[in-house]
Amino acid sequence: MAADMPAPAEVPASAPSAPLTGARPPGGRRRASPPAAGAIAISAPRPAAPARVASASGAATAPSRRGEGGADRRPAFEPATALAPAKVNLHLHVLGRREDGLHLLESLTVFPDVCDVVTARPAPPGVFSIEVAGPFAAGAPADASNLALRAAIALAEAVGQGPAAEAPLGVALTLEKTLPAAGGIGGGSADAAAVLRLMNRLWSLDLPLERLSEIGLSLGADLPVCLHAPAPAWMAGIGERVSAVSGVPPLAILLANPGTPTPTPEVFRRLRHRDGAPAAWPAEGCPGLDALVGWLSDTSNMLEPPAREVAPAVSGLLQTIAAQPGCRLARMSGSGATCFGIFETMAGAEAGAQALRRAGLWAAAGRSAGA
Ligand SMILES: C[C@](O)(CO)[C@H](O)COP(=O)(O)OP(=O)(O)OC[C@H]1O[C@@H](n2ccc(N)nc2=O)[C@H](O)[C@@H]1O
Ligand SMILES: Nc1ncnc2c1ncn2[C@@H]1O[C@H](COP(=O)(O)OP(=O)(O)OP(=O)(O)O)[C@@H](O)[C@H]1O
Repeated sequence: MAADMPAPAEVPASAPSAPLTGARPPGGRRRASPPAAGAIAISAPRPAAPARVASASGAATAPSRRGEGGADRRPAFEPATALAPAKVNLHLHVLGRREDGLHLLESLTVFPDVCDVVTARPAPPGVFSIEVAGPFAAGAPADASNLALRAAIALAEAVGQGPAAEAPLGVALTLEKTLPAAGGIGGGSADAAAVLRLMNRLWSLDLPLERLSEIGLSLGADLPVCLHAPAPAWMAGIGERVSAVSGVPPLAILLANPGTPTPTPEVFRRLRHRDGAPAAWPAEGCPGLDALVGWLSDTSNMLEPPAREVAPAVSGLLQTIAAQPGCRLARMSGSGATCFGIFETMAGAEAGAQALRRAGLWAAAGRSAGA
C-alpha cells in the first residue's frame, strides 16, 4: 500500500521574526545555535552542549552570503509554523529481533491533534539554530542534539547544503514543547518529522516522501511513521516500512502521562518476549468504533510489561483511564509511559483529561483523523 504525502499541518507563523541574539530569552526559553558558517560545521550529532555555550551565537551578526554583495537581501523564505502531533501506537507487537539488535515491530498508529509546534524563520546561510520553549521545554535538549535541529541539518546535508557546504542553507527554529519528552508519543520524532516536511517546502526542495523517510530513519525509528501524520498509518520492520491504512474511524483520544520518563532503549532492554504474532488488518478495515475496539482487543502493546518495570505508575494510570466514563479501551503508547484511552465522544475524552489533570497528571484530549 503506497501512502500519499499527507496535507502538512502548516500555517504561516503569526509572530514576527525573532532577532537572533546571544542573550538568554525570557520565560524559561532555551536557545541553541550551532556556530555560523565557516566557524564549525555541524555534520553529525554532537554530545549535548550547555545551552549557554550554543546560544552564544554568531548567528545574530553572521553576514548573510546572500546579502554580502548587497544584491539580494530578501529572506530565503517566509516564516511558517508546523504542528507536530503526538504519535499513538494503538497496538504494538514485537515480531522478532534483527542481528543488529533492533526489533521488528508492527503497529497501527494514529495522531490525535495534541501537538508540539515548530516555527521556522530565515537565518543567515550556514546558521542552524533552535530555541525550545513551552511547558515541557526542560525535557528536550536545547542544543545540537535536538532532533528537530538535527532534522533540519540532515535535510540540508542531503541536498549538499549543510552547514559545511559551499552554499549552505540556514534556519532559525523555535520549538514549543507541549508533549512530554521520553513519553512514547513520538516527541522528538514528531518534531523532526514536522521539520523535515516544513523545510522541504520552505527551502523548495520538493524531495519525495520516500526520501524524507530515509533521511528521517537515520534520526529515529519513529520518524517514517510520524512523516505520515496526521493520517493513520501501519508501521512495520524496525519502523522503516510505513503504509497507509483505510477503514480507521476518527477517534476521541485521551492522553495521560504519569510523570516518569521511560527511555526507549531501557524498555527494549527489559523486553523478554519478542515472539508476537502479526495482527492482520481486515481488508474492509474497522470503520466503526465498535469494530476497531473489537479488533484492538485481540492485540496488545508488548512493551507494556517492561515499561511497567521502569514506571510502575503505568498500571494505576491505565486503571484510572479505563474507569473514566465513556472509555472503551485503555493502553500504553510506544515505549511509555504515556497511556491513552479511546472514548465514545470527545466530550468524554475531555472530561477524562480534566479528571486526570485534577489528580495532578499531565493529560490532554484530541481527535485523530480517520482514513
Ligand atoms: C517503540 C516505538 O516508539 C514504536 O513506535 C518506536 O519504535 C521507537 O522509536 P524511536 O524512539 O524513534 O527509537 P530510536 O531512537 O530509533 O531507538 C531507540 C532505541 O530503541 C530500541 N529500538 C528502537 C526501534 C526498534 N525497532 N527496535 C529497537 O530495539 C533500540 O535500543 C534503539 O537504540
Ligand atoms: N525535540 C525533542 N523533543 C523531545 N525529546 C528530544 C527532542 N530531541 C531530542 N530529544 C531527546 O530524545 C529523548 C526521547 O524523547 P522522545 O520524546 O523523542 O521519546 P519518546 O516519546 O519515548 O519517543 P518514541 O515514542 O519515538 O519512543 C529525550 O530524552 C530527549 O533527550
